Amino acid sequence: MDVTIFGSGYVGLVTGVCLAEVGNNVLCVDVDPGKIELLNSGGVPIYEPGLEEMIHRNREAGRLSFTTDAEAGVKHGLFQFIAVGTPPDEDGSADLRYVLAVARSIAEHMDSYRILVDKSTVPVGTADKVANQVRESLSERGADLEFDVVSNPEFLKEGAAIEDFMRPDRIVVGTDNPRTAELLRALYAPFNRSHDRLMLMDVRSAELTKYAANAMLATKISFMNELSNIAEAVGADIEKVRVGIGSDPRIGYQFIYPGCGYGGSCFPKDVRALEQTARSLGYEPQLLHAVEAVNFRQKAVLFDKIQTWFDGDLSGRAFALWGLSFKPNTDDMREASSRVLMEQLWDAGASVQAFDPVATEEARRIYGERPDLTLTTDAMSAAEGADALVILTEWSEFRSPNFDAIRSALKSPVIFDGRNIVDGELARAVGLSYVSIGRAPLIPSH
Ligand SMILES: NC(=O)c1ccc[n+]([C@@H]2O[C@H](COP(=O)([O-])OP(=O)(O)OC[C@H]3O[C@@H](n4cnc5c(N)ncnc54)[C@H](O)[C@@H]3O)[C@@H](O)[C@H]2O)c1
Ligand SMILES: O=c1ccn([C@@H]2O[C@H](COP(=O)(O)OP(=O)(O)O[C@H]3O[C@H](CO)[C@@H](O)[C@H](O)[C@H]3O)[C@@H](O)[C@H]2O)c(=O)[nH]1
Repeated sequence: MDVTIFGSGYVGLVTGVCLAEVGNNVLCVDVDPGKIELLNSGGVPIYEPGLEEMIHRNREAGRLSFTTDAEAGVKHGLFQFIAVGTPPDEDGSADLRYVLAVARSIAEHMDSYRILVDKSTVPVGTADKVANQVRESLSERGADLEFDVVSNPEFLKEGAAIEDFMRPDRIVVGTDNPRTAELLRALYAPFNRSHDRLMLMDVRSAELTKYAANAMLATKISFMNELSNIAEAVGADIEKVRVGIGSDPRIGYQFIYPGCGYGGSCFPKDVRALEQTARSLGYEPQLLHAVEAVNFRQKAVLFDKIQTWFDGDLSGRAFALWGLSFKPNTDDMREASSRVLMEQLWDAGASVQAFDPVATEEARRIYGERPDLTLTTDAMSAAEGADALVILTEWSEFRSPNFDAIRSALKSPVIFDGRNIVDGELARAVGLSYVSIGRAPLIPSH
């Protein structure tokens, strides 16, 4: 089938390449000429495991191409996927300008029936706005053409995006038109083999399902972070509590890891957008507001611990940071906890020596060259001469570090573990103090 994808970011690229992988003929359109140039020359603008090889393979096979030409995109596909950003507006609501710009482009260039498939995360009611936009632009050019707007939210996780798309838990399709539903079912058939995972529903329910999923996951994390602070206050160990509650299948082990807050391009913005939707309809979303507030506070927890440890005297000190991306296996630093901590440390007059397996280039792009930021090419170089080591991202390669080497590299022997991923007892055994989330610090006895 011929498919066009508007937006070549995390969602658009992954959707495009995965649809090409199963034999579709995919054209990806983006307004960013630099991105398209890079993709056309064999480069990939984001880090996502497996993506580069798959893009290469499908380009070679002639099933995947990239363009800035919106008209060519509209002419190409029966399916017109919208996978552009929906960043937060000033009040936290989703900014729909990119989505509506794509709708306008499609209406300006279409010459026969098209299915607009919305993959961007958008507030309830957006499909109606998209349809109105298309109708308006069609009538401006005096065209009377049939089209449908489908809500098909995406649930992939960065770092595991290809796997999530190829083997989805569910494929949510929101449409009231049975013919369109069947076309979507056919498009998704290769991803829907072992049992039927395609959930057909009305458009509004599909749109809300996406926000509900993210808000639920964010709630689990904020709940655990709230409990971690209570655990510390009462002298309990949050990791034991986590295992204790996770063993109840009604609660489950997933997404109950305490830490230094959730980041990324989705949870923070989607919780805020859902809050705004509720408020705009006169409903005060107390729980969602608390989820967001707890996360905001949690992102400052490491700084508070560091300040307490050094008696408020951080000026002139250097801190080693391991992990800059908001989660492992991605170079994405949007709303990353590392950014909050770095900025707090800089404000306090400290400097940062940071290492991340893939996000250092992204950090350089965001912060540029500055004297109080050194980006290193390996983890131990970041620790060299630092006053403390702070772990911010749960990258696997940070889980079993060489504690002796850390002990020798650091000026003062202390690790702050913002993800509770290293064995504090092993750290203590070599003379390192170990401060983590939701547990009492471990301090060497000698
Ligand atoms: N990143 C994720 O893990 C993820 C997962 C599920 C859903 N989502 C949602 O999917 C949407 C896209 O997210 P993303 O992370 O891929 O964004 P992104 O910022 O990585 O990519 C968006 C792309 O759209 C392009 N674009 C903007 N206007 C355009 C236009 N008129 N025509 C063509 N291209 C245009 C931009 O240049 C950019 O390359 C958002 O609504 C997001 O909430 C994201
Ligand atoms: O128990 C946990 C699990 C995650 N996190 C943090 O939560 C954030 C988000 O993690 P994750 O959900 O794995 O990453 P995303 O790529 O942002 O994926 C989320 O957001 C996407 C965009 O909407 C959705 O498609 C996915 O289903 C949803 O998991 C990261 O900072 C993690 O460190 C925790 O603190 N504790």
